[in-house]
Amino acid sequence: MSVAQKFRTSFNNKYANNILQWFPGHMGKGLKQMQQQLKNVDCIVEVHDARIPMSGRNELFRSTLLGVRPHLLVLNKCDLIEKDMQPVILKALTDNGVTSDVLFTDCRTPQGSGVVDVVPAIINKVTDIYRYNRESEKSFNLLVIGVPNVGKSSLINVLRNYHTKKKKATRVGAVAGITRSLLTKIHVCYDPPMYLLDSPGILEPQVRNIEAGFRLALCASMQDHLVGVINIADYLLYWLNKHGHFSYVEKMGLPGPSDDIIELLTLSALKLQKFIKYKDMSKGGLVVQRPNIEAAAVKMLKMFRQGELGLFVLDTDFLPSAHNKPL
Ligand SMILES: Nc1nc2c(ncn2[C@@H]2O[C@H](COP(=O)(O)OP(=O)(O)OP(=O)(O)O)[C@@H](O)[C@H]2O)c(=O)[nH]1
Repeated sequence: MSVAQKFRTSFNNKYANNILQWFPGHMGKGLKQMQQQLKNVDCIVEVHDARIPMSGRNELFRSTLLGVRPHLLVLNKCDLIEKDMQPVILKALTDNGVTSDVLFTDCRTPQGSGVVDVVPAIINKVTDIYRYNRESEKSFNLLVIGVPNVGKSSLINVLRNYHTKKKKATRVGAVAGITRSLLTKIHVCYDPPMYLLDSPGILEPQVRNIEAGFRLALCASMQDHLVGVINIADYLLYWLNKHGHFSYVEKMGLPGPSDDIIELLTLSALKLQKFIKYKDMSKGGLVVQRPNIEAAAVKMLKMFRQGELGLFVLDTDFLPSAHNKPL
């Protein structure tokens, strides 16, 4: 396929400024609860989405929670990125002075990749440290933090299942914001005794840049209706075109690449035979139909989120230039 076509080189969207201020009340309350729990915590396990190793990581955590206790960064959903990107991400995080304590996990399956390494990595971090007021305690408490929908509850459930053979302890959902408050301790390992505290996903009150905000939305860390499925699909289209990934053309049943989201979704809706009926008052209330572009946008986002459009790290700007391939 020819890629000589001209595509946008920057992303502008009229809703861009609305996207960045989602901070429901339960998030502020959750952060306070976490700070109060810190004295009982031996290690902080920060879960984030491997597709966005930098975007959306909550700076508030750094100033309020991290630094006080040992910290492990778990980049979950690694099944949605190419395996050979893991060392590249790790090097970029290390070189940028973010952290070198990183594990990649896939929590979709009961014994998904990387899950078995989590407890040994934590033991390694907590056994030789001074535990402040917890020196006499035999058990370890771990606080799991992260932005919404990155798989915190899923990680707790697979760890618990793997190390204690007990079933699900905490709710999992495809929509951001399932966990609402700090839950009671969940036993995830017998030897040594280890407990995890689940926490609500917490976004920064103001995401620092538009692209980071849209990447969070694309990875479903914000609820779709707050940003709008067409706006999120528009960002996805911009990103795919910019990086020369055109699998969407065939998957969406299009004649060729496009940089116009409305045109793309209209063609796709026609192909899918998805229509919305409505009364047209300019035609005396006649019932007419139009292509259901929202349904086409939902389909496009679903394909991306399931890895059907390809396995991508969205934070290309953070990776070394060899992995950042704009046209
Ligand atoms: N592909 C993939 N999906 C995952 C993985 N882990 C979790 N998920 C899915 O991601 C969605 C969110 O998972 P949760 O465990 O509820 O995420 P959370 O961070 O606890 O979410 P909040 O409670 O909203 O903060 C669910 O649809 C999970 O099935 C993974 O490793 N790979």
